[in-house]
Amino acid sequence: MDEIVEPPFKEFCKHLSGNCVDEVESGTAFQKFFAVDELDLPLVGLNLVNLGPLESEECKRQICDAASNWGFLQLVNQGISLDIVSRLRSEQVKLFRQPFNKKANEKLLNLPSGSYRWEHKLQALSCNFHGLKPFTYPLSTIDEFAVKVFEMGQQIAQILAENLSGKSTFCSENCLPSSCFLRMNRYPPCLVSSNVFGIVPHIDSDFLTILHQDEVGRLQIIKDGKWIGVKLNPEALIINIGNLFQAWSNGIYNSVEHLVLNHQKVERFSIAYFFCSLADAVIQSYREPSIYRSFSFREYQKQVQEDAKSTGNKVGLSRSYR
Ligand SMILES: O=C(O)CCC(=O)C(=O)O
Ligand SMILES: [Fe+2]
Repeated sequence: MDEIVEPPFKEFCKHLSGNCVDEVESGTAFQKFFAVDELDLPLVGLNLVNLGPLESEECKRQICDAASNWGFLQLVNQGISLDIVSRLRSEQVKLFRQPFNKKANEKLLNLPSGSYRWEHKLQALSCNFHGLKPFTYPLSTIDEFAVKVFEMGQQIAQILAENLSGKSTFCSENCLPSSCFLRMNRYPPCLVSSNVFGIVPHIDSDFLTILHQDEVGRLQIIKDGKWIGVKLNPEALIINIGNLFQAWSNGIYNSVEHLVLNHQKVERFSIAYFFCSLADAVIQSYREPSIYRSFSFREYQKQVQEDAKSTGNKVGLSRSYR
């Protein structure tokens, strides 16, 4: 890869070729992460909710079943045109492909040293959940996309919440455009191996994540205790349940571990929208007795960061929240 474009990644690759890759290629430590099977996520057409009552009920049932049994689903006909997604994607590609030094010198990269994470927050947040200072870069399609994706997140959250508790105002009162954020990812090719994590196994800490991945794919999730590859559907948006919804639903909806493997030859792009509650919203199971103790999203984020520092992983809800 062009040295000018990727200096921090190049450093990281050096380390990989000396250490982890040997282990990866020896097929032992990491073997379990490399899925052999590819499956389609449950596919739902969201337009069905606007048809007759039977279609609408069936559509909602499919969404709720997928949230319980998979923690993941894919939505088509969701009211976000492929045109908006592809316009945002081309802006993303253009922005990320600028030479590294230009991005760094123009202070587009607002990063702790050694980090290659470059995050775009839509709104100035009162709380910086990821310990990185948010910065904004004006992409003309972002607001258009964000308005639509937020509405869709709210609609899905409503369907999932009402399935459990009847009318619920929790998400409409506590998940606002200003508490959500968008992250655009670029996974550069990793020349040394195709068995390298682009993003390590993790569980999202939000209510819902709405993801669009490009045609490179390589997203994997845990299904029935096994890693499986997610079959590509470029027309679909992928939805997954985060820890907050798992806690709110008292474990009925599942937040599921997932990862991305880098490609050895081609770069990969994705756009992820994190549908979150306000930092001080108290996440409490919709019913008693609850499996998890109640907590604020702020408190939870702090715990996630501490766990990540001390264990190298996001420990999720399992340890101190029961
Ligand atoms: O890039 C992807 O496809 C997945 C990203 C992801 O899982 C995340 O940002 O939490
Ligand atoms: Fe994720």
